[in-house]
Amino acid sequence: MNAPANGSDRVIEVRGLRNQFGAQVVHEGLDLDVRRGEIVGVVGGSGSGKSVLLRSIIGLNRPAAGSVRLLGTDMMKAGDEERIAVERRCGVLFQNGALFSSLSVADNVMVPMREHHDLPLALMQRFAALKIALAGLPPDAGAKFPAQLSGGMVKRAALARAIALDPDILFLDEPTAGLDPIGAAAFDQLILTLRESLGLTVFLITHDLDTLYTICDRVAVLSQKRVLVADTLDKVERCDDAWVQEYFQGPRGRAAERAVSSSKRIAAYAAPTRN
Ligand SMILES: Nc1ncnc2c1ncn2[C@@H]1O[C@H](COP(=O)(O)OP(=O)(O)OP(=O)(O)O)[C@@H](O)[C@H]1O
Repeated sequence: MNAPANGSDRVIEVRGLRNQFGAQVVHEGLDLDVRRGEIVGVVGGSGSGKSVLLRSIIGLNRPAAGSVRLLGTDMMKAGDEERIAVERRCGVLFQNGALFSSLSVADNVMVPMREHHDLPLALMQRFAALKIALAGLPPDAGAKFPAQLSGGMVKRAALARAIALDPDILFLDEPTAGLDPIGAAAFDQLILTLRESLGLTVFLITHDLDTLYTICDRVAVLSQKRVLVADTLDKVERCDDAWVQEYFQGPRGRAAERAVSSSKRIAAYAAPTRN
């Protein structure tokens, strides 16, 4: 059961979603709300339908039934113009980055600008440089090609492209997969910083327990073809479901929780006291 959300602050509303491929039903009666400004982590076993859910929300997969409202627009009923206007307000970072290998990082970042706006090249180059800096890459990264980048830099370049049009909602599919723990922690912090500085709402699919404990306001668990629970971590952890218990109470879940609560204690201890 989802925690209730105030109607006006919902930026993603999924109702009664059904997805089916041949005889395989992936989602059945799936509901999910995401509120403006929050970071929602979507978890679930492999093949539970996390990526299909993301693709259904952003319009890359047409569901068999149900509705998706994005930023107040019913995406199944909207005309092309309205749908494209909403899509322009969404940035997506796909699992492997999905950069165009024949384009430099700066040109990759300019792809959405060329697609949706008619801007002079020099202005697009300035915007691209700004997004590349916001994604935490050095200025010389703009001239490089994807094959010349490390895994962490590819993620950051893809993030720079995802925020190219100043989106309201950022969709991330396993952003820290394949990164070393230090790179993953830095990427988590980058997402938090971008949420604060750009006022983003973040929908993120992850298997990374550290990411869940460090940056997510709420966690949605996909199981049995629907969202089993979508709530704060302390409530999700108490959900009486075998998969949830194994995931959060297993050795990796407990280690992630311990690591985050001890770093929060250290931060609180180190924080200057206010008079
Ligand atoms: N286009 C498609 N055609 C047929 N089956 C598909 C298609 N897309 C996804 N599926 C199937 O839907 C199910 C859910 O896939 P999905 O990629 O959403 O899982 P996931 O939860 O993201 O998994 P993982 O954590 O392993 O990435 C899988 O069984 C997958 O094979």
